[in-house]
Amino acid sequence: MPLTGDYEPSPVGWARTQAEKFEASDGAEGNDMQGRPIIVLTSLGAKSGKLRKTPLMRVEHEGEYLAVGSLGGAPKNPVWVYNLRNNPHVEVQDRAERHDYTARELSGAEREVWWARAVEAFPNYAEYQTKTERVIPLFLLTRL
Ligand SMILES: C[C@H](OP(=O)(O)OC[C@@H](O)[C@@H](O)[C@@H](O)Cn1c2nc(=O)[nH]c(=O)c-2cc2ccc(O)cc21)C(=O)N[C@@H](CCC(=O)N[C@@H](CCC(=O)O)C(=O)O)C(=O)O
Repeated sequence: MPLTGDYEPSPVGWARTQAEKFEASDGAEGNDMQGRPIIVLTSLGAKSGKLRKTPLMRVEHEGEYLAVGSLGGAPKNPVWVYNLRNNPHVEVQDRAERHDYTARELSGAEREVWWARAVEAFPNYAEYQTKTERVIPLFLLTRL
């Protein structure tokens, strides 16, 4: 059952443009960051109830995806992290495929396995973690 609500574009222009281009072209355009593939995550605003669309690096393994709250190593989590903590029902678009997933925040050994997959998919993540005291939140997205 897809998420319903009014779409609220991101105030960050480049991310908004990439999400909208990716969605409008069924993933044919705007589908990479530094040559690495992206996905677009749709989440429900924890306060606004609006639909938020967030491009993220594509970290996928056997049909599951990882949402990495890196925000370039900024001191604070990206806001979408709080959306997922509030409502784990999300949508993921990967190229032309769009499905419903449930998000589960990872910890411990499971988190370490997925962190290694994330760094393999996008090596910048390792550098981002060295730039911040916060532990970058990881959410495993499993198909509903
Ligand atoms: C700018 C802010 O966005 P954010 O949710 O903090 O997310 C910041 C970034 O993570 C986001 O721009 C990502 O798309 C950036 N980004 C990546 N960000 C990452 O964290 N990880 C990635 O792997 C990543 C890859 C990536 C690839 C391409 C690209 O174009 C961008 C990429 C935003 O949208 N703020 C809104 C509010 C958003 C929101 O969800 N509000 C909630 C409130 C939630 C609450 O406060 O509880 C609501 O609507 O209720 C606003 O200020 O009005």
